[in-house]
Amino acid sequence: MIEVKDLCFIRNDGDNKQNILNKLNLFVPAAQHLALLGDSGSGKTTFLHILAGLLQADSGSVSVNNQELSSLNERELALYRRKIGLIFQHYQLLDCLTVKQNILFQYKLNFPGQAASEFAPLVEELGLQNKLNALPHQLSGGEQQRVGIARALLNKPQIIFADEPTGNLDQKRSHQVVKLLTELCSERQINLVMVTHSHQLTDYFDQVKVLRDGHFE
Ligand SMILES: Nc1ncnc2c1ncn2[C@@H]1O[C@H](COP(=O)(O)OP(=O)(O)OP(=O)(O)O)[C@@H](O)[C@H]1O
Repeated sequence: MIEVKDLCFIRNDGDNKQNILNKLNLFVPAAQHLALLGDSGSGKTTFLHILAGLLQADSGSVSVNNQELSSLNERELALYRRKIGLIFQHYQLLDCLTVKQNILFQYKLNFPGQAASEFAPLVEELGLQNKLNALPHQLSGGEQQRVGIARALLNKPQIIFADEPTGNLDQKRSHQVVKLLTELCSERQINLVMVTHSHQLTDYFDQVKVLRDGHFE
């Protein structure tokens, strides 16, 4: 569950002050999926980074699963970030590691010594079982993004933030990836917030918000 109240975020760029987010309000019930649209530069990534605890708001409140982010100290923020999954436009896979190693890398850090029981079913659902020994550069864009999704989901996140995960994919692959991502999140009751430029992908989501001039239209 995500609740945002009167959120403001200002960028101080030398002499220029830019109100990126201006009294933003939002409510996403538990397990629901939100698509976030808006023109380039409207503040979508900034907003996602605030929700993910990577940037701090200037005022207002952001509560995720009843945790007020501004009240968390550095250690609590680090624990919070462990419970979220991040999916990126450029996949952010480690090119020197195989697909299998990429998927398991963060899990091994978060759950040392624990068997990844979800690994095999997840890999199968994402159709990656024949690619486990490949290196990322040997995969198509869609396959690389499915590795990014497997990596995020394996960590049993409570919430997933995806920043234009289909930005590098064609229309057909974009639909396949978003359909898979929303289905997998639904099965696991995971909140999903996805930034996209594509209105055609919003059918897969419970809520659609468009960011303009610092607030939602
Ligand atoms: N590190 C930074 N320093 C200064 N200004 C920044 C920084 N990052 C982003 N901005 C500015 O903040 C505004 C919002 O950027 P943001 O990346 O959140 O937009 P966006 O909606 O995600 O854009 P896009 O769709 O192009 O990715 C833009 O005007 C951008 O130039």
